[in-house]
Amino acid sequence: MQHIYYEVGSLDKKCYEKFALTEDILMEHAASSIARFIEENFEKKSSVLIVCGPGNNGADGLALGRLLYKEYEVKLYLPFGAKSQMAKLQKNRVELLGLTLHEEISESDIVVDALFGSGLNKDLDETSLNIINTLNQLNTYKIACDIPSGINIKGQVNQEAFYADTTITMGALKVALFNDEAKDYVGKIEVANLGIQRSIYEEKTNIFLLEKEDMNLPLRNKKNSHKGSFGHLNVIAGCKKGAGIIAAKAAFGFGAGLVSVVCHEDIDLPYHIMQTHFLSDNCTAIAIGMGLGKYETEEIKTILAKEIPTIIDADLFYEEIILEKLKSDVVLTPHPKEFCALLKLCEIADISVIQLQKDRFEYVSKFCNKYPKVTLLLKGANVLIGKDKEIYVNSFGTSTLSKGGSGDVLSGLIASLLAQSYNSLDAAITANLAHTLAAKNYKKNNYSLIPSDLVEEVKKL
Ligand SMILES: NC(=O)C1=CN([C@@H]2O[C@H](COP(=O)(O)OP(=O)(O)OC[C@H]3O[C@@H](n4cnc5c(N)ncnc54)[C@H](OP(=O)(O)O)[C@@H]3O)[C@@H](O)[C@H]2O)[C@@H](O)CC1
Ligand SMILES: Nc1ncnc2c1ncn2[C@@H]1O[C@H](COP(=O)(O)OP(=O)(O)O)[C@@H](O)[C@H]1O
Ligand SMILES: [K+]
Repeated sequence: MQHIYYEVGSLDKKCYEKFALTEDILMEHAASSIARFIEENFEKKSSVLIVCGPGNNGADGLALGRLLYKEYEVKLYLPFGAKSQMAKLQKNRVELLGLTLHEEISESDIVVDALFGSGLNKDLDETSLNIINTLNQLNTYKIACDIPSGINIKGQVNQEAFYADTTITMGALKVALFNDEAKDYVGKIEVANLGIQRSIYEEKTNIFLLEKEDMNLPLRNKKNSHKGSFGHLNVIAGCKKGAGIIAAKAAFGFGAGLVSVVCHEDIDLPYHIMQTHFLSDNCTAIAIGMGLGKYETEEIKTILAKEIPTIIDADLFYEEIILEKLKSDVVLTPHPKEFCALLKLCEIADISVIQLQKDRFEYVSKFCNKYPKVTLLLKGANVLIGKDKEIYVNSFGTSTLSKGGSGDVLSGLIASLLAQSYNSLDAAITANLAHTLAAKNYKKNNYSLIPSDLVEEVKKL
């Protein structure tokens, strides 16, 4: 897991005060990291256009130009001149070197966007917007310095932003890079150390970026076992039975020893999945909500009142009967629209999906502060898993998953782990990593995935 921060100002301050580093040293390391990336990936003499803004983001760009000068064909473009003290200092240094400034944007092998970084504090004016649009149209490799220009510190893209192939971010990972709106712009993310190893200046945080190593698959280590050793999941199927069946199949493929679909009508199920009309006596986990539609309220109340590990999905986020359950340890897996309904139901906020997507981290925090026992998994391009004060970010997901039924697979995977005695948070983290990494491993065209393909990939992880 890597650390993510809302802001890195306090980390910079620590470098200055505790380790006697200076702004100049920090900036030199920031620029050197980008220079190293270019040297490792591009041939000498390639042309590098560096677009520098008026503040310290631009100053990073100017320092980069100095470092690459003579080895590469450096073209510095400063549309707003140099305003911050560091920008003026770096500009003076490049001028002393004899590097002349360019007056316009021109085709180059590499473009570095050092226009605005963490200091973007207002809407882009027409000139900046034109620059960003022009850069986006260039058919070159694009590197963003710190954060693609146009993305603000919350990760919102209110007009347009630079489309980076790689973002080299300064000091530490920031929340802004992981908001869904930023995902199309940031490209591959790398972190530049600020003069000492990151682990020395990084402080405690409550936001974490999940890595592949955080996935703890339900691999079987004991030889002396039987099907009952791996739990019995009950999936409640409502009017759209397919959703429950998809979840049940995913759960079975992910290791649950027994899986039953609870349904009043007789339904066609694969031979290895059982059907019951009521909860099984030896049930070790419940999955409810997916495709539920209208269901007998009293019956749902009875199911939710059971002290059995439970995952709630889909239709139930619109129903008041779940409110009581939120006081207990339960997993919730809403997509943005369902989460907006839930926020309203819980009297936390009455917002649109657009408003939610602008501030995903904030609303997850608000919900988890009110319901600290709940594990909340907010779906999206980057999934956020919140529990009490902590948020875990999974950025492995891709648009391959944008299909009806993908969420039902995820519910099934989580439910499977709950049935196999994982705690709620571990189940949500491992199942979500498995879900996204399976989709990543899928080799056919990215428009073609169906739920059973996803389950097949999960089996191969
Ligand atoms: N902290 C550190 O130790 C380190 C920091 N580092 C680097 O510093 C960067 C932060 O620098 P920063 O604070 O100077 O802000 P920055 O992003 O350059 O923007 C401010 C300038 O842009 C202007 N401006 C803003 N919005 C605008 C708009 N919409 N349209 C037009 N103009 C707009 C704004 O104008 P003003 O508000 O003054 O009118 C001001 O002139 C950070 O991202 C990283 O790259 C690294 O070197 C490592 C060490
Ligand atoms: N563009 C995307 N990038 C990453 N993950 C995605 C993307 N689109 C969808 N997903 C994931 O696919 C799943 C979709 O779930 P959901 O919308 O509930 O589908 P359904 O209810 O039809 O099964 C979620 O886990 C979501 O995070
Ligand atoms: K930038």
